[in-house]
This record gives sequence, C-alpha cells and structure tokens, in this order.
Amino acid sequence: MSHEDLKQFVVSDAPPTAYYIPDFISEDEESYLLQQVYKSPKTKWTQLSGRRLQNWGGLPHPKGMLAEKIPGWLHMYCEKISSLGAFSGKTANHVLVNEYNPGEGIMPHEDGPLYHPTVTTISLGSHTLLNFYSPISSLEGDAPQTEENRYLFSLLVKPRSLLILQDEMYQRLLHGIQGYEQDTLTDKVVNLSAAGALPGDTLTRGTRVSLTIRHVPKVMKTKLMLGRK
Ligand SMILES: O=C(O)CCC(=O)C(=O)O
Ligand SMILES: [Fe+2]
Repeated sequence: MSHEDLKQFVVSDAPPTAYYIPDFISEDEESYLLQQVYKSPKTKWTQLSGRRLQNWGGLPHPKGMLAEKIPGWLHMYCEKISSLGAFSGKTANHVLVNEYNPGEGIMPHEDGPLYHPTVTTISLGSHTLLNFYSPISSLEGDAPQTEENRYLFSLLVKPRSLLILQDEMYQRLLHGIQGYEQDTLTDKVVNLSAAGALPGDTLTRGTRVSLTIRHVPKVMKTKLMLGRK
C-alpha cells in the first residue's frame, strides 16, 4: 500500500484527518504481535490506573529523546506504517503498547508537542471505541464544560485495524476511552460502515492491546548532549 492508496480510507464524517484501515494486519500477525508483547520482560510493564503500558524507543523529552533500539518485531511495523507516508518521510521511532482489560480506559487527553503531529494505532485482541472531545475553551460560557458536553463523536477500532490521526484530529481534539465492558453503537460512531458494524450493535470488549506508533523528531544521539542547548 502506498501514500496514494491511503486516501480511500479517510473517514469522511470526521474532521481532518482520520484514516481507518480495517484488516491492516492478518490474524497470524496479530497473534505474533500479542505473543511478542506478552514475551517481553515483566519489568517493561508500567501499571497505570486503568491500563498497563510498555514504552519502546526511549522517553520523549523536550530536550530530545535518548533513543533506545526498537526490537525487530516492532521495528517491522514502524517501517510498514512509515512507508505509507504517515510521518512525512520520517520513520517512526517510538511505540507505546497499551493493554486494557474490559472495563478499563484512558482519560481524554492530547498527545502533545513532543511527537510529529501524527499518531498511528494498531489494535490487537479486541475492539474499542475511541471518543473525541473538543478542547476546554478559554472563553467563559454559562454551560459548565463537562466531559459529556465536550464529547463530539467516536471511532470504532476493530482488532487488526490501523488508525491514523493527524491535522485537527491530532492537534485540536482530545481523545479517550471510557472504561466500559460493552459498547452499544450509535450514529455518533462515524466510521461504522468502514468498521463493518451497524447502529444498535452491542459489542462486548475483551482485552485490547494497542500499539501506538509515532515519530519523535527530537532525538539525542548520546547522553553527552545532556544539559547542552
Ligand atoms: O489505546 C489507544 O488506542 C489510545 C492510546 C493513547 O491515546 C495514547 O497512548 O496516547
Ligand atoms: Fe493518546
């Protein structure tokens, strides 16, 4: 698949720009990736409230990320996704592995300025609903800005799919996952047909592992650069 081929996967009912690619990987690749994730040393996992995560490639930092070698089983997918042109010719150098059990999720957040403004996500093991929210406005309004009234729409991400978010979807909106065990799909899910689902469907969540693959532009080659401009 090339950059040109991406266009057919744009989610036209979402703000610019979201690409949803069903069956980006095969079932065999999915099993292989899950096997590698669970084969990683126990010490690679960090337990957070509502999920656990593995960080690969280094810790992004405003002064630059001290790059760590990404293992081959992940590097393969960094290259595969980068070859779609997702990172303007650069190769992804950072991967977060998130594991969510049914009932777990992630608070609405922005991915922030340490990454090239594109996030790509491969889902393994289960679907989830990724919710999008408008930012907390700086204007004083009379309506309180609750999570509920900032909610805009959702994307259904099925196992083996690839999601690519950039532009306004990355730069302006927040994203999060509710800690539910089941999802009932409504017409607020803007990629239903591309994801092969119907409004009214109820999907039960299993354990989902996501690979969040990004490019960190600012990298330090050696620790000797620490403290310098
Ligand atoms: O699991 C996901 O798809 C979202 C993960 C996420 O938002 C993040 O790691 O920043
Ligand atoms: Fe995120």
